[in-house]
Amino acid sequence: MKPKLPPRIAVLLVNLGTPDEPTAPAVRRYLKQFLSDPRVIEIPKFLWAIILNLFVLPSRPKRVAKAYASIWEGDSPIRKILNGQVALLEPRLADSAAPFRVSVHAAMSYGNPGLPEVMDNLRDEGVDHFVILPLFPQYSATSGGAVYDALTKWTLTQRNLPNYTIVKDYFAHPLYIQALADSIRRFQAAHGKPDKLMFSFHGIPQPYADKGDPYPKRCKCTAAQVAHALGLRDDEWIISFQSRFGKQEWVKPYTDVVLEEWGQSGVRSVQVVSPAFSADCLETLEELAIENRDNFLNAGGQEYHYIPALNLDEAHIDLLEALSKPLVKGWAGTLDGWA
Ligand SMILES: C=CC1=C(C)c2cc3[nH]c(cc4nc(cc5[nH]c(cc1n2)c(C)c5CCC(=O)O)C(CCC(=O)O)=C4C)c(C)c3C=C
Ligand SMILES: [Fe+2]
Ligand SMILES: [Fe+2]
Repeated sequence: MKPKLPPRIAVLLVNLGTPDEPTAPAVRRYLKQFLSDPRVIEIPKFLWAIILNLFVLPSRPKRVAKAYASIWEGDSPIRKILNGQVALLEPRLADSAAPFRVSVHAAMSYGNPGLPEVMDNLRDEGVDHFVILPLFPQYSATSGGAVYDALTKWTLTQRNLPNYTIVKDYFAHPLYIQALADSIRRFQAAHGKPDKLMFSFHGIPQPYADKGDPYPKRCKCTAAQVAHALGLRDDEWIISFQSRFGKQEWVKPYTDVVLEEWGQSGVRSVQVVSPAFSADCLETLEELAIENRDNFLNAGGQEYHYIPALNLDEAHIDLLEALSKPLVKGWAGTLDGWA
């Protein structure tokens, strides 16, 4: 006997997560979940629980909540943009697997909407085939790896498992490189060319890279390909890493240090693009567009611009479509005998 309705296929766009509100208690809840993930913090569990609960969570949320409040737009930008990406991608996929219905959904590794809850709801609605697309262009165990973990933890709670496939990353996908190069070209058509173009990526601790996390190499590959597409000379661009957390060494060079050195050494104008972020968020709108701008100008720089993330750019949605549609069609192919 066949089920009454055609099976449904769901695509999940997954980003990191964000607090529910720009308040200290909400930021504390979010940071507690995020920073308790052993993929993110590799300090022995017991020791880290003491540091987290005695030193980090009592003070950091107050300061970080203020930073969130300065960029909040009725919701956190990263969640707002993720919802927009979902709304733009869904019509691109809706008819790609007829007679099977395809829907697109937002999910977060930490905070809301949480990945396990989204999976639960879609299973209740009868979805048995998933395409999971983490929006981390350069895989790191600390970002994309955490999405695999969240799924695996969720599967442990289930008896009747669905079909699913995950896109690991897309750091050198031609549509990604082209979307970044075009967005930089468009920005420079409006604002002119700077002395230096900085590709500032979210960092990871250096020991994680030493143990084999491929993220820094993937960042270098993305930046080099975009610089090549733009026809830049080697002295016109640089790659750097931002968003340090804690006292250990992170991958270098550090964005804030380079900007300060540039300001002091006579570099007049800088544009910063941050390709690791598929949506603008605290780390771009506050750390890059405000904090690091001040660093550069206070050190003697004259002109500083942050180039927005790909967000809802049409070329970005083209990329998300190219990454997900073949997999949706693939699942539909396995259902051929259904109709
Ligand atoms: C050891 C700590 C951290 C690692 C490793 C890390 C990796 C990592 N993070 C992102 C993307 C984002 N991170 C964001 C915020 C953020 N990141 C950390 C720490 C680590 N990240 C913290 C503590 C925070 C919260 C803010 C703060 O307290 O300073 C965000 C922004 C979320 C938002 O709400 O806007 C993103 C996005 C990647 C891609 C990555 C590894 C490559
Ligand atoms: Fe982070
Ligand atoms: Fe930051």
